Amino acid sequence: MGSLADVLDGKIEVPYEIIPHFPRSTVQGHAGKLVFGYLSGVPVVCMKGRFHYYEGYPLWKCAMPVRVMKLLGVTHLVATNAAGGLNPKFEVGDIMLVKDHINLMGFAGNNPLQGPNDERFGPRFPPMNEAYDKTLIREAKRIAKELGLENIVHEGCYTCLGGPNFETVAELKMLSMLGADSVGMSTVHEVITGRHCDLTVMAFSLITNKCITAYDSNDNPNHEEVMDVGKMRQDVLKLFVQSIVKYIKQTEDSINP
Ligand SMILES: O=P(O)(O)O[C@@H]1C[C@H](O)[C@@H](CO)O1
Ligand code: HPA
Repeated sequence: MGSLADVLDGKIEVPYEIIPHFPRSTVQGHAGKLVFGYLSGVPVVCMKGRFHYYEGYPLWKCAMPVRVMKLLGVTHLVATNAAGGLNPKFEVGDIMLVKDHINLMGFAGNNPLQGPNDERFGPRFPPMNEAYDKTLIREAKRIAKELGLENIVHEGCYTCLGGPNFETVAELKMLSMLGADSVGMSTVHEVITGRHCDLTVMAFSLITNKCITAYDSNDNPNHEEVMDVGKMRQDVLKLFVQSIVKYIKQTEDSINP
């Protein structure tokens, strides 16, 4: 049992508090450590706890760990999130491979790349139409099939709101019309920052609850349910990520033997 970070070989845990200028995790269930180690022989770094706009950090600071990873030599970013399922076909516990996102906070002029551009990381105006690596999406679907997960793995568009409140019915109806399939409060700022510095990116949502789009529903989304579903699916997610990381390593080795 345990999260992916807990099962790394040769694990070294670095609490966020001892990393200069690093933000601190404030969310229940987010431990606040960078964990270095090997996953099936592949060197990786995991974040045990991520940063969200609703914690009070500006978006650039929320995404700062991605730049730290780039400087450490990381080449691929696999971002995972808990999200509400807006697509009615999605069930709680399903996985949605992110094929695109809607940067709603960006629409309002809030972007992690705002301010002077640091050319050492990337260009002023990075493209975002191919943010999510198509080969990784294709291979993740193949892996899902191999693992017998094809019925629970879908593809769709993620959108991130600032939070911390969950959405109103009217907001969800609007997001559905805009083409969003899952709704959360993270990932987009990390993906934008990762693509800016040329990381290869894939992301997926664990659907932890169904978005409530009917006024006559008596259900309420809540963080406890989000964490419970995360724990319930922990083993499947670990296996899925492990297989994806193995695939990435094999292709990298075949390109640079
Ligand atoms: O995976 P993330 O951190 O996006 O998790 C979602 C958004 C909020 O942090 C939390 C709400 O329950 O879950
Ligand atoms: N909305 C926003 N963020 C979320 C949700 C949701 O329904 N579930 C988990 N994170």
